[in-house]
Amino acid sequence: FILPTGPQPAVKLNRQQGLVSMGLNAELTKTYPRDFKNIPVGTSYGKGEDSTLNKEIEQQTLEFLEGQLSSVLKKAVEIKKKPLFTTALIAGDCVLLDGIAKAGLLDKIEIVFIDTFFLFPETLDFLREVEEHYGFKAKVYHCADCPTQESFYDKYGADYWMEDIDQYDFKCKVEPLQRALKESGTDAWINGRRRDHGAERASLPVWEGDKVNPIAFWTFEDCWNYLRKHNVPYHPLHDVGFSSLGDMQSTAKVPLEKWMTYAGERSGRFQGLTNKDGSAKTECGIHTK
Ligand SMILES: Nc1ncnc2c1ncn2[C@@H]1O[C@H](COP(=O)(O)OS(=O)(=O)O)[C@@H](OP(=O)(O)O)[C@H]1O
Repeated sequence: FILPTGPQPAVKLNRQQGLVSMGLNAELTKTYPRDFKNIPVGTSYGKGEDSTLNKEIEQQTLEFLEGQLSSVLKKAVEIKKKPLFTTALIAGDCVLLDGIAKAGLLDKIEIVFIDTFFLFPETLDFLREVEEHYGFKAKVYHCADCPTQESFYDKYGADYWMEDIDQYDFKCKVEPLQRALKESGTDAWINGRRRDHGAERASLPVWEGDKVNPIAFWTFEDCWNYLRKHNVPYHPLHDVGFSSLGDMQSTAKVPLEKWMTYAGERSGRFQGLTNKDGSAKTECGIHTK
């Protein structure tokens, strides 16, 4: 595993000017001047000719995947009645959002975001940032009987998730998402699940009934190669060591050398949480219930 040193060829990123001119939020950029140098690279390119050839292969792979992403998204819009994209704003979701924008489909795919009331504040800032950058407005859902985080804390307590993780997941994630899907009447739930997330997702197809997983076959490294190549805005907390992001209380940083390993991306998620049968939690149920 190699940490990139020096400027990355595909990215001419002028940290301040470059990011602001991308349309990113200038204030957030001052606090989090995102820099792809903080993101690990998983490939051992080798030296000399090997290195050149391996980088060529990597570019070809990415070009193929990009083309496939665009055609899957276009196909979804063509053959489905109500495509809907849920975004948790993590790296794969940034690929999808950029792909949707590049395919000119932002006005044809509804974008949904769930505020669990336990997200990192940076996640909410980042939502506003990408909305401004791409020019869309996400439909935000949250716990049905609490209009604000404050009212949730008053009613259930800030430690509710510790007391009953299943009820917490249901109230704050599963039910709001089910409501979003029901209200929209979607027949094509576009999301960023991938095979290399591991566990339940290892054999994921792209077309899965009323779910569409356009980047199912991408690796985490493919996602970062895409984000680098197109200088795509990504969640500011990736730069400080979080490979994936969910709720504050259950998301931990992941050592850089683990990011690109199989299932490594999500290894910092659901930290310390177990299912009722005692097994380690790998899903909140948003996709499995
Ligand atoms: N906050 C929020 N808002 C909108 N949509 C969300 C949210 N959290 C999860 N998801 C959607 O659920 C997909 C699975 O994510 P996770 O398994 O990581 O969810 S969870 O962490 O278990 O809650 C996830 O897949 P990705 O697209 O890969 O992020 C999303 O489609």
